[in-house]
Amino acid sequence: MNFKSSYLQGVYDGLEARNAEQKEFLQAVGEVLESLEPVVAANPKLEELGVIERIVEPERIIQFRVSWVDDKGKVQVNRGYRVQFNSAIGPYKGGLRLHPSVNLSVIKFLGFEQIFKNSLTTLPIGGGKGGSDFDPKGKSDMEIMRFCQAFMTELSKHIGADTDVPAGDIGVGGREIGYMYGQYKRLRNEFTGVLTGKGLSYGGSLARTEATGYGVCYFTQEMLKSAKNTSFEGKTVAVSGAGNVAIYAIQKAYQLGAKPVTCSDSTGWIYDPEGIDVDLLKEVKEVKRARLSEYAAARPSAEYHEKKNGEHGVWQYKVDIALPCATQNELDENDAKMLIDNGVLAVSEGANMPSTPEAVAAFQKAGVLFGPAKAANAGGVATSALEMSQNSERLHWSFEEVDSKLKGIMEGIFHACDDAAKKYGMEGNYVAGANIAGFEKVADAMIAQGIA
Ligand SMILES: NC(=O)C1=CN([C@@H]2O[C@H](COP(=O)(O)OP(=O)(O)OC[C@H]3O[C@@H](n4cnc5c(N)ncnc54)[C@H](OP(=O)(O)O)[C@@H]3O)[C@@H](O)[C@H]2O)C=CC1
Ligand SMILES: N=C(CCC(=O)O)C(=O)O
Repeated sequence: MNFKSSYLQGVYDGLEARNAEQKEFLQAVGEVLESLEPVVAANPKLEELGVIERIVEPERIIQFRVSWVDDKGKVQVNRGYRVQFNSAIGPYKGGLRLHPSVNLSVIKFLGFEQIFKNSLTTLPIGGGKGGSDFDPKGKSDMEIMRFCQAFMTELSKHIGADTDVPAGDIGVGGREIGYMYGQYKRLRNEFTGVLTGKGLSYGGSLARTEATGYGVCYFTQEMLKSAKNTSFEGKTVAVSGAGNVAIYAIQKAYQLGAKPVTCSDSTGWIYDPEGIDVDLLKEVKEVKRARLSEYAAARPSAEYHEKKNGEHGVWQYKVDIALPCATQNELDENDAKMLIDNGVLAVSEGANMPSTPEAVAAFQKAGVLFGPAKAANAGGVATSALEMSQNSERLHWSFEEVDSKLKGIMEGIFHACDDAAKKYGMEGNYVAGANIAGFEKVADAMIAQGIA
């Protein structure tokens, strides 16, 4: 990475030297620091008070062994993490990811992104993330439970409703949150809002399940309206992923008058020219926890394709809007060029860091509306914060009340990004706008709280 500012160059080079193997983390930091060039130039205090070198270093990293016994009686060992990145504006807040690809670099990139995402929501939540290299695929409910209990036995020593509030992410849904909550309560003998994404019978919030996917669409709708005076109505949409974010992005896209025609999992993808049958997708993915091939078997209009390296997958089709909702770096420069050549109008990131830097540059160069993850997918954590509010006041809001707040937050996030980009002469660059708008509140708090 090359910066105009010698200060930023020094900070980044030092970080790279200390974390050379953490490619995902360095990718996330590089994008943010690139956006902050004009902010650092205009605010010498940031260098004087070492704000940048402090914000790129986690306040705390917890790594721990997770031992559990599988259904065959065999002892299994996994690695657990919680990165408590930044608490300047609130308790650490961020998901838990269970996936074999989890390592410190992935958790640090997710935690770093979470700082600015959470700031953009305007709610009092800091940035954190955790998880484990445990693979939930093919595990029985009882194995999932035993892993979650073992994982929370350690994690419970480090979290709390006013300290650190985990939630779901890849591989962590309502089932896993429930098992973790039960273990936490057993160990700490307290009933609090220490986790979000809880079940409705024990403090969960209506609309949290839908929130991330709905929020991506609310953000995109506001971006389309403000920048192009258009909307989802009548548009064709490509979605990647087939999990929590993807399913509810598809559902909301339909509600806004669009036709989603693709989804994907780690085995393959679906192209359904008649539009994805979202109820069937929920049955296959949420109930049966099966592969997408089962969707195609039950849907004559659908094509199922095994995932092969180098293929464009869901990005090869002529669509107006693309919503990557699977995982990091899933959409590369070649995929971006395919979408651009097919006339894509807008891309919004439901997943965390799903587009490679080269793909982002290609979209921006081609004038495609681009909604970055930390802004577009903030609906999940925003609604988690609304769950925390409900827990604090021991009340339960209606779906409509939560959904209305969510829509307002997402529209507000778009305008914060738009305004910040314009303020620094980068109109239409919502990547820069999101990074700047998210950073400024956290930096103000860090300066006010002294060198800590
Ligand atoms: N849940 C939330 O509240 C939020 C999630 N996000 C982000 O959204 C994305 C999806 O998360 P979520 O929907 O919650 O997770 P889920 O576990 O519910 O779904 C993940 C989906 O992505 C697919 N996937 C995961 N890893 C890969 C991979 N390496 N290659 C191809 N496909 C993959 C999964 O397929 P398979 O089942 O085959 O593994 C599955 O279809 C992640 O980037 C997450 O960080 C962002 C904001 C909030
Ligand atoms: N996985 C999430 C949701 C985190 C949360 O709800 O605390 C994310 O924002 O990436």
